[in-house]
Amino acid sequence: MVSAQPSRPLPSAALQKIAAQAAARQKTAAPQHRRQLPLRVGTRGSPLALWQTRAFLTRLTRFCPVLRDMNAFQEHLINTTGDQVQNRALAEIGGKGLFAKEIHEALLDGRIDFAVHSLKDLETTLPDGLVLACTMKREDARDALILGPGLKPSDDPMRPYDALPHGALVGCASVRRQAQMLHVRPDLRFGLLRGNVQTRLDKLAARQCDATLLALAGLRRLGMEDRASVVLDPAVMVPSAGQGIVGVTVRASDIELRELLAAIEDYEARAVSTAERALLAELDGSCRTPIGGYARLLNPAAGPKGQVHLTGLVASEDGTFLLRREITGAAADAERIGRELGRSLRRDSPASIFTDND
Ligand SMILES: NCc1[nH]cc(CCC(=O)O)c1CC(=O)O
Repeated sequence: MVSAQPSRPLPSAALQKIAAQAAARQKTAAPQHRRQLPLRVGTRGSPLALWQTRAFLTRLTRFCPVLRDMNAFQEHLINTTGDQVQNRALAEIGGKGLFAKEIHEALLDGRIDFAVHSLKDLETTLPDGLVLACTMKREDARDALILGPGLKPSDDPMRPYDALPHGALVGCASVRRQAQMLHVRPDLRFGLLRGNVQTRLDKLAARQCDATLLALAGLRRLGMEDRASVVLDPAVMVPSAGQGIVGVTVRASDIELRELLAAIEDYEARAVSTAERALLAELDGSCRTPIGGYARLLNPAAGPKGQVHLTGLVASEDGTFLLRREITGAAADAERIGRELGRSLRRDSPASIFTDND
């Protein structure tokens, strides 16, 4: 967990500059054109988004306690299109980007200085003028199966869906999760179950469906990990690109803040998310395409000299087609590795999967 990171001094000239300016500003009544404090951080207002934002700010202030002492940050809660649409499949109205559009606009307009996102909800190509400045240490990337009242987990972790009776209704809005489940259990039925994590769990408890799937990362961050009936092995359910990683965006022109954020980023999260997002960028033909991407470093201590292993998956929504491939290469080449696997998956999948047919 992020907050468990040991603190060490930050070797960033940028941070020292911000701190020095802030200290000077406290002394002089009328600061000149200095960078304004507080730094304004944009976030969605869901409990998970707020948790992630605070974890990020905690990490930042561990490097420079003076920022905490001077209340250097101000949260700006931003209501996004994705938050407003509760009853339609997200993919139908534009998929990724819906959780970030208003946040990007606030950054570009200068209403906020940086923004904290769940990386899996962030589109692979950011608007001009914005950059992904920091990726935080990954929380568990796996998905969790949550069974409704009365259902018992299966004994075989590689056959988790055995827990579900024939024709069971799974509340799930993710085409990636749906396709992978239908591939092994075509009898299952799927219904929309949107809303934040707590809302979905409440609906499950109220027997509106028999089971649901959620990212373990979200459950853990909200202190609800015990609600996971089964944690799905990535061999059973390939996670979504970026799942479990928090990313921070800033204006490309804000060199000072970019330098500060780069100094606290997690190399491993950067490398694996680069591979996963490159795979996704290569495949993203239609937002209704079930796509999975999951990378890990084979020898994290070796940093850029190590190797990255990437699993990619493409499927049809109904699960009748499913293709899964793996690739290993230099961690320093994560982008190229991701692109290469993406191209290979695309080449050997039916073209109809990548075209919007509505
Ligand atoms: N699409 C919603 C979303 N975005 C990020 C997370 C979980 C946290 C993460 O993956 O970092 C979730 C909920 C879920 O899929 O269960």
